[in-house]
Amino acid sequence: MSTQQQSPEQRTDTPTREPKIRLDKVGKTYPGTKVAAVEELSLDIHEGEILVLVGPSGCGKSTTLRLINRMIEPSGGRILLDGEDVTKVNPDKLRRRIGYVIQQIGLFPHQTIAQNIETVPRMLGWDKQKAKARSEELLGMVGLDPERYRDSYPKALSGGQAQRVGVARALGADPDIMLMDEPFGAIDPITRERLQNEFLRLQGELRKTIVFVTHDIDEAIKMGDKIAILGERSTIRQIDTPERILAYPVDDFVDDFIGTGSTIKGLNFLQVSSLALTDYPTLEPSSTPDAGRAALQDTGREWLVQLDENRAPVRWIHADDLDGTGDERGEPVGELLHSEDTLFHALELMVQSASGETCVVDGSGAFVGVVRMADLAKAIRRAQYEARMHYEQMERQS
Ligand SMILES: Nc1ncnc2c1ncn2[C@@H]1O[C@H](COP(=O)(O)OP(=O)(O)OP(=O)(O)O)[C@@H](O)[C@H]1O
Repeated sequence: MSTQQQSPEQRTDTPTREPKIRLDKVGKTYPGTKVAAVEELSLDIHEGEILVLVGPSGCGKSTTLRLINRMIEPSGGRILLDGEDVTKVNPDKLRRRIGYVIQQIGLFPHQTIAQNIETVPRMLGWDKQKAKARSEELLGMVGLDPERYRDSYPKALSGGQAQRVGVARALGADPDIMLMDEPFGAIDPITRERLQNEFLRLQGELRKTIVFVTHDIDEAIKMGDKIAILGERSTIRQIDTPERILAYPVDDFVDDFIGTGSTIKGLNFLQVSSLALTDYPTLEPSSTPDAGRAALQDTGREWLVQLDENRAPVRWIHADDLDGTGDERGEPVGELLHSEDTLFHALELMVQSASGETCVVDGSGAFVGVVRMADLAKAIRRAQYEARMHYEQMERQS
């Protein structure tokens, strides 16, 4: 199934409010080349959302991003910000409204960290005091102690710290739009994950409208409210929430791009609270093995959960071990699940558990049920069914 003939609104279920950014048949053919780098791309990005552009190398992601702030002039089409056509406005003025972060962030080497961050505010005519106060605030926001770093020079920073300064600099004049081109691409995996998490936390407060380029599908899944999977010449192969793309890749291109394990990655978007937990046999502290056997018979299961006096689960007991005592009887239940945990976390615990299942507890730590592999399979099938229905409905409407 192809979504390419549909308008951006039809491609997603975003309500029809005015987009923050609209690309309307925007194209770019570089001088001296015959093939377009970006061909008639139409795309809406709504206020406060992170849209991730992801696709194979050379498909036109960076070109698309730079068309938005007109670092690259489009060969055709229109770009609208808040409904206003900015295709003809002064590009310098436009760029001051839009923060821009790139991989090798290009801090000015002969300026201090504070001066780097104050660049755009000063260009906008902020007075010294106000710009300084802003750079202090931003250093704190991105997790760098102003006392220690404000007067340092970029060469004194680690890659991760420099990238934080890059984000702070892009936020300098508090732009409502941020363009980020592989911002965490050149960083080691551990620092990268930390920066991603910090950035998502910051975005939780700031709610900027962000277009984020990566070639890494896992980064796209983590960072995106929506993901646009691009093919050659920036043609949209699928644009949707990460969970729906994982549940229902629309064609082989998308399926290949998201790669193996997509079903399991989809478990990150489902919570334990979405499952209907079934009855599970338990053994109270005072129960006899006979009571345990009866409970097992009632439910047709092999394992039961031993509870303590507070009804907290403590051990898995197998039917064959009911007569044992202490450590001879069963195995510790291990880490417990809460309703807000993801099914991905449930799966991780399940594969480590003696019974292959995981106990769920309420806020007070009391047993409420067990998640089984069949529950995960059912949840996945339901997500896939709902995503398929969504696309079938869009197809009917178009
Ligand atoms: N200045 C330029 N002049 C001519 N062609 C260019 C120029 N910049 C990019 N291209 C071409 O445009 C196409 C898209 O390039 P772009 O850098 O936008 O892709 P990308 O998806 O961001 O790639 P990557 O993931 O490798 O960074 C490529 O074929 C590239 O060779």
